[in-house]
Amino acid sequence: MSTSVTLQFPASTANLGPGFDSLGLALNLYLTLEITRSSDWKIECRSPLLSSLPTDETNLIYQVATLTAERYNAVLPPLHIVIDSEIPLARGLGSSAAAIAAGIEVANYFAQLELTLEEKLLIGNEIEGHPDNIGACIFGGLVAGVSIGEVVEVVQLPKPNIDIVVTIPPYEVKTEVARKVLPEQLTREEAVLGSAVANVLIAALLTENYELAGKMMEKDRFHEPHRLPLIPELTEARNFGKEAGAIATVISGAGPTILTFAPKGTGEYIASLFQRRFSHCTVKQLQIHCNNLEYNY
Ligand SMILES: Nc1ncnc2c1ncn2[C@@H]1O[C@H](COP(=O)(O)OP(=O)(O)OP(=O)(O)O)[C@@H](O)[C@H]1O
Ligand SMILES: N[C@@H](CCO)C(=O)O
Repeated sequence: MSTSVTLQFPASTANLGPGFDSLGLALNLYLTLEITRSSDWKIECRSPLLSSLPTDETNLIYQVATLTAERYNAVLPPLHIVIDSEIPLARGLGSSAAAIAAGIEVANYFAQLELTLEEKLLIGNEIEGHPDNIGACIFGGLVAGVSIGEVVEVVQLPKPNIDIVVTIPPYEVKTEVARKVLPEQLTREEAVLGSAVANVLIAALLTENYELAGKMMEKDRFHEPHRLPLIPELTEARNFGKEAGAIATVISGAGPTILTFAPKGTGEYIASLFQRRFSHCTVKQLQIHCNNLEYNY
């Protein structure tokens, strides 16, 4: 084990429309940590995207790292951590899941825990509360996950052969706030429809029927209809995407980022159209991040 290490953690999008708290897809924006053993704890944030983050013991990465070490009765030495990130905070691109995965990995490395991917997932799911973003961040690619009591299952699905465009509004939507607008209960009819739509979405992705997948992506019943008022750009972006030839346009995670699936080879063109139309937003074409967090130290 070296006294310093650089670790990276991917962004992720969750839900894909349907698949609330269950589907996640890892993306190629990264949280990067440069970590060195030190005489005292010191946390620094390098990216302007992180300017609002605390650098004391309330920092999420620090909290998760100490909690993970404590869980295994291990000692975490004082560290100097420099945090850099391309993942904007509270935008629905899994910044908190990346930070949680980072905290777990810091403990894994410096307290020599030798955690498996499944053990990292269990801890991450406990903290995040659902396995979609954290599952994608730890396993990479497209995942379907479920958390039942103490058990968490995550299955990695084949990488969809599509292009991905994200439209990131300039405002934050905290996940906590976006979950409060969701109804406590759904009628049986709504729940059955929501589950059926998610099942057909997965089947369509597995059979590479992206036209059908796109139809299902825009038919969620569990969260999208309730979160529409939080994201004023969404309805227009969905119609605009359709006219531009996109497969589907949905909320990324808890929002406000808008996720567009585009036919392979058209992402750059569709991103340029979205950037022109939604000029107050940051539009990026992203790739699927496929590696898992299995480090060989
Ligand atoms: N690199 C980081 N270091 C420390 N804390 C972080 C980091 N990134 C995110 N956080 C914490 O997570 C919060 C954002 O979490 P939130 O769940 O609201 O949004 P998100 O994870 O970006 O979006 P979503 O869960 O919808 O994908 C930040 O306000 C901050 O408290
Ligand atoms: N599935 C979560 C993702 C954000 O953490 C939600 O939509 O609230």
